[in-house]
Order: sequence, then C-alpha cells, then structure tokens
Amino acid sequence: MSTFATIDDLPADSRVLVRLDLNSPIEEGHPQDNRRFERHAETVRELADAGHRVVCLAHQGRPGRDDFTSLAGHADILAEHVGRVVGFVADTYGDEALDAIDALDAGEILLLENTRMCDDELPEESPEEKAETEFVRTLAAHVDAYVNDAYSAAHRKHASLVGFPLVLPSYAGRVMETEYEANTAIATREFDGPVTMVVGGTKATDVIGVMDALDDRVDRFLLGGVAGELFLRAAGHPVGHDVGEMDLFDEQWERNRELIESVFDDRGDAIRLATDLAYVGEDGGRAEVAVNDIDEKTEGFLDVGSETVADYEPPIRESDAVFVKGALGVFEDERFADGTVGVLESIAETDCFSVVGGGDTSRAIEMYGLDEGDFSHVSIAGGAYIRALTGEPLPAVEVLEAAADRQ
Ligand SMILES: Nc1ncnc2c1ncn2[C@@H]1O[C@H](COP(=O)(O)OP(=O)(O)O)[C@@H](O)[C@H]1O
Ligand SMILES: O=C(OP(=O)(O)O)[C@H](O)COP(=O)(O)O
Repeated sequence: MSTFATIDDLPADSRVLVRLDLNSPIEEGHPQDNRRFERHAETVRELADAGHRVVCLAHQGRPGRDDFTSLAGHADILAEHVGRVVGFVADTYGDEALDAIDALDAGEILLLENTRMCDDELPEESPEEKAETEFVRTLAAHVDAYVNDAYSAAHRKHASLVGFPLVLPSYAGRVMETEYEANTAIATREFDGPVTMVVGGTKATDVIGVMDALDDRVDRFLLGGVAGELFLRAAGHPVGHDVGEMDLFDEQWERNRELIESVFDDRGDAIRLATDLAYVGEDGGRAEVAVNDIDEKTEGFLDVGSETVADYEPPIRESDAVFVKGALGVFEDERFADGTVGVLESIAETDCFSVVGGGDTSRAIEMYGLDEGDFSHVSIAGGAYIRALTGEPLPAVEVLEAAADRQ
C-alpha cells in the first residue's frame, strides 16, 4: 500500500493544480488520442464534479524533437473524454495563465501550455531546487493544492513533478494510485519459471540502465527497436542510421556506449538480438535483410524481420512472465508493425503473466485489434514501470509520500 494522501483527502472547494501525463504520439503536428487521455479524464472529471477548480499541467515531447508541440490539441481531446469544457491558455506561468487560473469557477477545468516550454521544468535537479524555481513558486501562489496523477512520468525529476509537493498540500490522483499499486505488486511478485523482457522503442537510454539493474530478475531479453539496433552495433553490425531530424542512434550510442558494451559483456547469453531487419524497399514496400548481410550503414531500419519474430516466439511460449517495454518497430506504419504485433500475438496466445507498458506501445493493442484481456496488465507507463521493476523509488512518488508525512 502506498503512503501518499489521495484526492479523497482533498479539502472541499480547492483550486487545485493537477499534473497529468498526456505525452502522446504526434502525427502531422496533431496529438493522437490514446489511453492516457481516457485514464486521466477520470481523475479530472471526479475533481470537477466535486466542485474543485481544476488547473491541469502536462508535457509533450522533448525540445528539439518533432513531437515537441503545444497542448492546444490535447485540451480538445481531454474535453471529449471528460465530457466538460477544458479551457486552454498558451502560457505556463505568465499573466495570461495566472489570470485564467484566478478566473476559474467551481467545476471549471483549464489546461496550461506544455510544461517543457518553460526553462525551469527540464533540467533534472533535486526537489528542493525545483521547489525554488520561479515556475513552481509563481503557480503555487495561485492554487490551494497539488495533485500528481502522472505516474508514467514519475521517474523524472522535473519541476512540475517534484517541486510542488514541497510547497503545497499534495495528493495522488486516481491514475497515480492505481498504476502505483499495480506496478508495485508486479515488482514484488515471484515467478517460478523464466522471466522474459521484450525491449524496444526509441528511449534506449531509459531501458539500457534498467536492463543492467534487472540483472537478477530477468532471464532473457528479446531486443528490437532503437535499443535493439544499438546492441547490434555493439555486436559489430553497421546498423542504427539516423533518418530525418530525429537523432535517435548516434547521440544515444555515444551516451550509452560503455553501458551497452558492459551489459552485453555481462549478460550476452541472456540477450537475443534480431537476426533480420526491415526497411523501405525500392518499390516503397517492406523489404527485409539478414543482419549478417548488412555491410554498411546505409538504411534506416524500421522493424525487426520475420525470421526474428519467429525466433522470439519459443522463448515467449516457455516463459512464466513476459514484460514488454517499447515497440520492436515503427508499428504506426502498417508496413513495419509485424515485429511489435507478432510478439504481442505470441504473448496473447500464452497464459503467462504479462505486462505491456508504454504510452506508444500499449496503443498497438487497439490499433491492431488485439484483446487487452489477453494481457495481465496494460500500463500507460513505460519508463516508470520498468524502473519500478528494479525496486528503485520513483522521485515524484517519494516527494508525494514525504508530503503526506508532513500534512
Ligand atoms: N527502429 C525504429 N526506428 C525508429 N522508431 C522506432 C523503431 N522501433 C520502434 N520505434 C518507435 O518506438 C516508439 C515507442 O518508443 P518508446 O517511446 O520508447 O516507447 P513507449 O512510449 O511505448 O514507452 C514507437 O512509437 C515506434 O514508432
Ligand atoms: O511518455 C513517457 O514515458 P514512456 O515513453 O516511458 O511511457 C513520459 O511522458 C515521460 O516522457 P519523457 O520520456 O520524454 O520524459
């Protein structure tokens, strides 16, 4: 059981700052609806129905990346799920934001601009330093309480996640409560047979550190996505080619090279890498190549190949538990969905304990008509849930717990 206070403890008629995680896939500049909106809408609706004035904070993407956008479109999607108007101001803590907060009536909802557009938000610093920032001090003076519902971002020491609990009465929202409880129970669960982790996606920096820390809990790792290509590089294959403006490979390789090589040296026998990869062929369709036939780094690989999908099926079938973090390919494009969908189908066919995590990855379940009931738990958290598996505390949860002790 958690030791934080929840919104059941929130005093009546509060003006409350609520941190959500609406970080979503962006297509042609527009956020795509996903289960993060649906889940957070429950907390927001409950607060508004109870007569609180609700000021929402959230982030989208990372500066310099294509997915770094305004939250204007997010407000519309959130409103649809909540069933109430959600006002939006393109400001984080300036006069426009403060006037809109002050003008809220009971039951009204406001979403402020992307927290990462504010300089105080991102550098990872201690909660004490974050609590001193102008962003936190200014907003805190205009509200009565803080609610953190963003379990999926709780592994980040950003101002909107760790600063407010030091200066405001603080509570966990419904998503924070349920995700915390589910993921903590999973982290402490014992399994009799082999435990497998499917590791993919773009955030290699997050997953490689966790692979190292999960040394004694996971028996084998099945790799794909950007993380998988970085390990293929460590194995001497010339893969991992940056396409467009997204610097996914070279920067992450430089940053993690030593760790990747050391994890590979220590756990090489537990790590399964793709034996073939898929790319855009000359006719614009999906083409595949065996990893051993790749001589130079000329292609951007967007999925694992069909031989790899077949290779990954037996270890999944023999597992007692399978954890998924990150997609094995760019499944949003049907041509490159085979790896992600193939692995999810293999898991769905077994009766092992299974968890699928990640805001993007969990979306593949509904996009490709898989049945959520075939998985033990589908989490809207990715990095936070695998961090929880290591037993390491999440900074944003720790400050909520400390706040409850003081309240
Ligand atoms: N080889 C690849 N190159 C570029 N993007 C990839 C590749 N493989 C997977 N992806 C992308 O990874 C995304 C999921 O990454 P990530 O954010 O790490 O996971 P999640 O949000 O599920 O935690 C998917 O949207 C998918 O398009
Ligand atoms: O989407 C998120 O994490 P996830 O991709 O690990 O699920 C969170 O919003 C954290 O975002 P960040 O990884 O850009 O800090």
